[in-house]
Amino acid sequence: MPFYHPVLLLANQKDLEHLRQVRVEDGQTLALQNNCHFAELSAAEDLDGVELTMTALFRDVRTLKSQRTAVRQKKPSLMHVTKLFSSLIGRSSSSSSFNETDTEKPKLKSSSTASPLHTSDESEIKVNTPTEKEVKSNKGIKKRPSFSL
Ligand SMILES: Nc1nc2c(ncn2[C@@H]2O[C@H](COP(=O)(O)OP(=O)(O)OP(=O)(O)O)[C@@H](O)[C@H]2O)c(=O)[nH]1
Repeated sequence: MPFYHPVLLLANQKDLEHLRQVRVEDGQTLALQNNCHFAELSAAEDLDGVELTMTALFRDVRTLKSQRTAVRQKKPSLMHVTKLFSSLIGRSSSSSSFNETDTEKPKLKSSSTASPLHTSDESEIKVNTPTEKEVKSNKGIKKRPSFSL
């Protein structure tokens, strides 16, 4: 998945309006074309503006970073849940419709350190496993949670 990196097109010396060579609209258009933020400020006369603009950019970076971390953490758990559901309905995990690449595969712990959910020992899985009859009649299976990648 290509990641978006926040970029700021920042024009300085806004106080020197009489010497302006680039129109505001041209700066905005350029920023739009390059999918980046745009701001004009005066480092000489508006220190608060500099701080606000930089803070907004850093906030954007931090938000994107936490979103990426969330995506990375979500993939392994999605795999675990998929395996769990596959074992509940008696399908082998190899029949999963997820397109796994090597880089997307979660790093499973060794069996000695694995948490209960990661083991193949069903007695340790803390879920209500439906009986075969319930599976056939579709009872006892809770609504499948929805995921967004
Ligand atoms: N009026 C005005 N002058 C500014 C502003 N920002 C910087 N300057 C002046 O512009 C000149 C260039 O500033 P620099 O910070 O050296 O700019 P620079 O692009 O980093 O220049 P180099 O270090 O030579 O690459 C200096 O004389 C600054 O005082 C501003 O917002 N308004």
